[in-house]
Amino acid sequence: MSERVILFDTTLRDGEQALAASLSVNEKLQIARALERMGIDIIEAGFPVSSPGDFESVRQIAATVKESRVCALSRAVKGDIDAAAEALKVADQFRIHTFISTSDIHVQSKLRRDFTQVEQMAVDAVRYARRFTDDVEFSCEDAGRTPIDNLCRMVESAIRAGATTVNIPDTVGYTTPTEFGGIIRTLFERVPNIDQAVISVHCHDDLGLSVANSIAAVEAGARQVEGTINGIGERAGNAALEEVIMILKTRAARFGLEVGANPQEIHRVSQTISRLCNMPIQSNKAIVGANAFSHSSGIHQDGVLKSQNTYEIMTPESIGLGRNNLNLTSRSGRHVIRHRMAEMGYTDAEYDLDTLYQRFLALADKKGQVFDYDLEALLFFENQREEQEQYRINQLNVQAGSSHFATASVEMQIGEETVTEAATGNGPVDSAYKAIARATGRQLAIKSYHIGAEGGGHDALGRVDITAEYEGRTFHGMGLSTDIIESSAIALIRVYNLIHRQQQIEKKKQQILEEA
Ligand SMILES: CC(=O)SCCNC(=O)CCNC(=O)[C@H](O)C(C)(C)COP(=O)(O)OP(=O)(O)OC[C@H]1O[C@@H](n2cnc3c(N)ncnc32)[C@H](O)[C@@H]1OP(=O)(O)O
Ligand SMILES: CC(C)C(=O)C(=O)O
Repeated sequence: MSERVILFDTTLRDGEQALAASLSVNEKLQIARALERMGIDIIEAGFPVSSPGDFESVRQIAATVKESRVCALSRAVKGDIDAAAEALKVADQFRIHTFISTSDIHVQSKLRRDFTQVEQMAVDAVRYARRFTDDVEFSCEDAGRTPIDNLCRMVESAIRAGATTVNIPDTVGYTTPTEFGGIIRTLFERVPNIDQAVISVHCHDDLGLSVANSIAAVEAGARQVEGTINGIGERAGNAALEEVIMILKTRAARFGLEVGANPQEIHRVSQTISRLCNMPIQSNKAIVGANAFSHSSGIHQDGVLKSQNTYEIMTPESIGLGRNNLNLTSRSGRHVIRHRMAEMGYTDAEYDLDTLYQRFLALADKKGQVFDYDLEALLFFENQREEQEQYRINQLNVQAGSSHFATASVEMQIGEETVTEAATGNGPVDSAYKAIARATGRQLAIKSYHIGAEGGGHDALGRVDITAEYEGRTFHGMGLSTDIIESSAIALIRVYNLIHRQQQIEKKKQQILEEA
């Protein structure tokens, strides 16, 4: 039996730290389910003490996810650990992850303590976390810049206190692969109790070396790699887990290490996260970029036609990019939709065939042929729907032309009430947004507005991403439709619903505090 590398995904914690707008509970659940389905071992779901929304999403993920172990982050502070344990306790088994900085610069300038005090805080935190679970991870923040004697001392103390995983982060992406691999090797040589814990790594990409450093660490004996899908994360991001997975799979003969994740889920998970996080993927990104499997120049194309492996070290199918030869139109029936969804890797339990089929027909009537990415977009939207949406648009009509102000009229459902409003604006989107703002009675500050396309050609779906600010918080909304005015309205309504949900969560927390 070969050894195994544990995959620890922190898209919902470190990844989310990089987003302009935080994800809603429902969005985080969608991501957690996708990661679970992919076979990720540990999902870091959030930092519960940081906000009621984060607490609630960790709680719901811990209650939902069964196949992956759910983990939550805490400083080396009792209150943080209490919040993490409280949010996670609905799960049968869970991990508490506690951390503190170990580098001189962090210890002195940020924590304003000396190393011995910090070591004691780490030991106390690990011991305290062990009261709630026997799966405790401890991270030496800024390990990459920590004097090696102090790092060895901290790792030994954390293990003695009960840490079952010790994580060595290159928090600011400072090290090079030879250096970072050397740090891990030294720990194995010098820390006497090191075999009592799994050694993990968590690398940032400030110098573009996060994946290379993670792999160097694995070569030196690390057996857990932390990262995020698409490499999103604080500043330049984290190690892209899809790259780590494909390196260990494609070069299996070199490493001889097992990884549990199913690579055929990579494309889908990557797309879901890019959409929900409003983080487009650069086209030349390894593994998941749009060009990662396309061949442009004649000599390469000739080579691939003669034998695919002349220029492909892995196939698009290996990451779940399928090939489709069945045209889907409004004459297609439920069987072919189900067949196509199964080919794309969706099980029957993941969607309601009748609902999807009705939405498919409406789209096929508008655009003729429906492609895989359209089906994925329809399903994505179905999953986005909150159980009870406070705001819905019943009808939206917009008139615009080059010589007039644009005029929009809207009929909205707001809770039980039906509200009709109209407004003029300097363009169709502006007038629609003004009419919606009047109907809701709530003015938002739109901070960014981007139009793009899902798929290719003139009949691609128009995608609108907006970020909007309300009472000091930023929210992200996305809309997809054949009509970009409708996409714009859907994105805005999503934001209104997120604000409503956020207010409900705050209210619930207030009630709990008052009752306590
Ligand atoms: C490397 C990483 O990615 S670490 C994770 C980063 N993630 C986040 O910061 C999540 C979002 N953060 C938050 O919600 C808030 O910062 C909170 C709730 C965690 C703390 O908020 P506040 O209590 O207002 O403190 P604030 O963030 O301003 O300052 C951090 C404090 O924690 C201390 N601290 C920082 N890290 C640690 C740690 N690991 N253990 C103990 N104390 C720590 C700092 O020294 C500072 O303490 P001080 O007030 O005595 O100077
Ligand atoms: C909390 C730790 C693991 C972290 O995010 C970092 O050091 O980058």
